[in-house]
Amino acid sequence: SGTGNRRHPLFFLEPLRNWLSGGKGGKGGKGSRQPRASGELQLPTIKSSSVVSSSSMLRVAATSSAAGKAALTAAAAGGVPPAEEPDDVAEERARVEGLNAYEAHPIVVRQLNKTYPGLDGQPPKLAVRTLNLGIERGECFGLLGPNGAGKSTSINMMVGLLEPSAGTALIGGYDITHDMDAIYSLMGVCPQHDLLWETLTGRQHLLFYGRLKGLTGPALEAAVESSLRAVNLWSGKVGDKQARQYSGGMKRRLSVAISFTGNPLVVYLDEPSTGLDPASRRNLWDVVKANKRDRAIVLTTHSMEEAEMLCDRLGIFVDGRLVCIGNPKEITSRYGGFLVFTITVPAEQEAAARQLVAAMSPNARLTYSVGGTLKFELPTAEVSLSRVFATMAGSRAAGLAVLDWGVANATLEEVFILFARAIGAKAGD
Ligand SMILES: Nc1ncnc2c1ncn2[C@@H]1O[C@H](COP(=O)(O)OP(=O)(O)OP(=O)(O)O)[C@@H](O)[C@H]1O
Repeated sequence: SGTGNRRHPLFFLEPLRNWLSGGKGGKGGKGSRQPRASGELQLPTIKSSSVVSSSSMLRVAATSSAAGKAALTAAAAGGVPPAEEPDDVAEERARVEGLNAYEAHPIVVRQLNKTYPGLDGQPPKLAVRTLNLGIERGECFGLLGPNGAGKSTSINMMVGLLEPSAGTALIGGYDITHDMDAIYSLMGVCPQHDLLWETLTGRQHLLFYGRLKGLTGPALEAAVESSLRAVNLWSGKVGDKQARQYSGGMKRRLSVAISFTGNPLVVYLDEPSTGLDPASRRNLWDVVKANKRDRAIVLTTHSMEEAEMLCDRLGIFVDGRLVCIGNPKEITSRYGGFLVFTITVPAEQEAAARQLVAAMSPNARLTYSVGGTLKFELPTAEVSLSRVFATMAGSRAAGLAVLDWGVANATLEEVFILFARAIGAKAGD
């Protein structure tokens, strides 16, 4: 590399990038796992490649022929050598391999893969690659990832809307590849887009789904009343109005109530709070928290605030693979090895401000620059908070007219963007 001994501050992401390059036969030829030539990581912008609504309620066949299916399965099983996995992902795989206590782990995902057939001469799309995951009772697991990362495909396999190309998942001990009928009665789903009948009331929806779950008589009435109360659709007899009269927030709350009807062992919540105002979101979060006990919840979200608020553990998905897994605080402290530093100066002093930051932190990375406002990531390995304060105290003497500045620890959102930006370019094939 032409960069000498200097390591890029985000050097820890390089093995992940190589790992992602490895499974797909990219520029280096089929199956190539060659590391990138440069020691400096290029940080590409994230690509949004999802073109398919994750709310699709159609079961999509893996392929139309047995031979095609075998080819897709083989492609999917092309897999990843465990040695190249990130440590936390490898630990989860090892944990899942040894799991047989399905009572305690309602969701056990083993080597799950999904490859979509290529359309119009395009190569097959490896949407989920070798996912291993064990989710405990009482745990809410968050699937995070940029658009097109494979979150909905993973959930759609678990709820029986899609057939896996390889691997399987055990839900309450039942196998998704041949026991879906048993699994349907154990699960509740809140899809990304509300699937409600406009002419039915909230109460009628809950009665309908309660009966599907086997509830009858007083038990059914009691379950419906407690659901309506839990999601604030009880007072003012709102639950007796037709769904077409509901606001977006009320519809979303009804969808979440439906997913918890009948006390299911597992619940899937696909972006539950999308489109809600802040008060409705908080109310919905309270509902989810109050219903966590005794069941496993899988939640997808693009809101880091929601992930931190609700999830006991998170998995960040990029290009069909888990690239990190852990609880939100752990992930932030493990990967957030940088301070976020912002400074605003008159536009003509931008160059001087950059020099000041470079002197304070030679590996600082500029992430934003508009009209005199600059934002940097400063690796904590080379700069402390006290150094930042000392530098800024001397900035006037250095001739800078600083209009504003600030420094903060990295947040989960910044760590997420870091992963998506550094690795996400591989997703855009
Ligand atoms: N039926 C399909 N046929 C071919 N490719 C598909 C199909 N469904 C999804 N894909 C592709 O598989 C990849 C994963 O898509 P998926 O919808 O699972 O991502 P996601 O993480 O849920 O995205 P979003 O956050 O936008 O919902 C994407 O590249 C998508 O374009």
